[in-house]
Amino acid sequence: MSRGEPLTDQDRLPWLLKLHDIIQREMSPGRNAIVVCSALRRLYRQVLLFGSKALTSSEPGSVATCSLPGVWFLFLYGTYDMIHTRMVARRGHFMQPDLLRSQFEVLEPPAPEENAILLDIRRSTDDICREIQEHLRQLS
Ligand SMILES: Nc1ncnc2c1ncn2[C@@H]1O[C@H](COP(=O)(O)OP(=O)(O)OP(=O)(O)O)[C@@H](O)[C@H]1O
Ligand SMILES: O=C(O)[C@H](O)[C@@H](O)[C@H](O)[C@H](O)CO
Repeated sequence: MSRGEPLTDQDRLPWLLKLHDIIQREMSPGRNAIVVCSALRRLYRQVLLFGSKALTSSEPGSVATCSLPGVWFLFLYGTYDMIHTRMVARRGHFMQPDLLRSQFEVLEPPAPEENAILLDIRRSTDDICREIQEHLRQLS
C-alpha cells in the first residue's frame, strides 16, 4: 500500500482470519471488544464472523447466515470527497490518498441483515461515540 498498490483478497485473507480468531476469543462470557478493520466486502465480514467456513460454504453470505448474535458492525460511511479531503490532511500515514478510489471500488456496504449500525462521518467523533455507547446500553 505504501507503494500505492491496493491489496488483493489474498493479501487480506490471513489478516481477516486472525481477526476472526480474536473475535471468537472475545465472545467468551464477560469479555467485550471493538475490532477496527476496513472490512470492505461482504465476504470479508463473513470471514470475520465465520472464519474459513465462510470461504467454503455452499451459500456464502446467504441471508440466513450473515450475522452472529452479539457481534455488530459499525459502518462509518461518507462520500469519496469528504474522506479524500481528510486523508490528504492526514500526516505520516502509509496509505496514499489516491488508493481511496480502489477502496470505493471494492466496497460493499453492509446490508440490514448483517447487524450493522450506520454512522455518518460528517458528525463529530464525540457524537458518533455517543451513538455507539447508546446502542451498547440498549443491548445490555
Ligand atoms: N468524525 C470526524 N470528524 C472530523 N475528522 C475526522 C473524523 N473522524 C476522522 N477524522 C479525520 O479523518 C482522517 C482519517 O481518520 P483516521 O486516520 O482515524 O481513519 P482510519 O480509517 O481509522 O485510519 P486507518 O486508515 O489508519 O485505519 C484523520 O485525519 C482524522 O483526523
Ligand atoms: O484492506 C485494505 O485495503 C486495508 O486494510 C486498508 O483499507 C487500510 O489499511 C486502511 O484503511 C488504511 O487507512
